[in-house]
Amino acid sequence: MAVVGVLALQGSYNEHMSALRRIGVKGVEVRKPEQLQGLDSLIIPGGESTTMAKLANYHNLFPALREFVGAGKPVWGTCAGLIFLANKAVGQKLGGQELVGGLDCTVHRNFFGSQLQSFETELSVPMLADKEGGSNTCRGVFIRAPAILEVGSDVEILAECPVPSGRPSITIPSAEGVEEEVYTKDRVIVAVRQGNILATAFHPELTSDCRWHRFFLDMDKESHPKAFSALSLSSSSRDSAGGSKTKPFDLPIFE
Ligand SMILES: NC(=O)CC[C@H](N)C(=O)O
Repeated sequence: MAVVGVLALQGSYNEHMSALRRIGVKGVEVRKPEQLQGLDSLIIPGGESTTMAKLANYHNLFPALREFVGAGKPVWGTCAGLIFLANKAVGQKLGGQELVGGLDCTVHRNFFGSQLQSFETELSVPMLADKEGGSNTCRGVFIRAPAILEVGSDVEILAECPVPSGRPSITIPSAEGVEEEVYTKDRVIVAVRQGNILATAFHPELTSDCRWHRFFLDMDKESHPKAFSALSLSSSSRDSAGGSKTKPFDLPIFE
């Protein structure tokens, strides 16, 4: 059976572990470089990316994480995990932070503002309905969320979100040292895929809709079809995993 790792340094790794359990998959918590060996895919959860980067540095995880991404194994970053995977981040704390990279995009760390500007919204994601069934929308839980300002040509945009009207404008210093608004469009990218990398600015693991997790596992099946032949995602566990039926989403999900 394919083995899915969840980076468990900080943040919402428990919630990803329980989302995996809900669809019949046992996740493996990863805290050390050697624990990446033998994994087929990896989830990097949300949390606080500067703290997570410090912990990853402390455990000397960056080289092994880069190797994992470079090996073409499926990796999914949610929120702070998206920041980790971006090739470039803006809006960072003084001194910046180390990134794993691999995803050809520029991300703004706190695009939507502070913790108080956290919000929930319905996102249109036709790809999710095409691949995993159910409604064309999913619930987007944005907690002090980042967003993607620019993507390279190999990056497929899976979801965009209208920019909330009350969002504080975000500025970064230009080369001349003048603060400049970095984003003026009315929509912003919040979910993308580039080959083996999936990234979402929001938190599917905090909803009962498991379609993002199933989609991620299906990416693994694409790259290791045999490894999944033993994986039993029964139709009943798929149905009870939510998303495809009219059942309302409930929040939050903790186990
Ligand atoms: N919920 C989240 O993961 C928030 C991420 C946060 N904006 C950061 O910089 O790390």
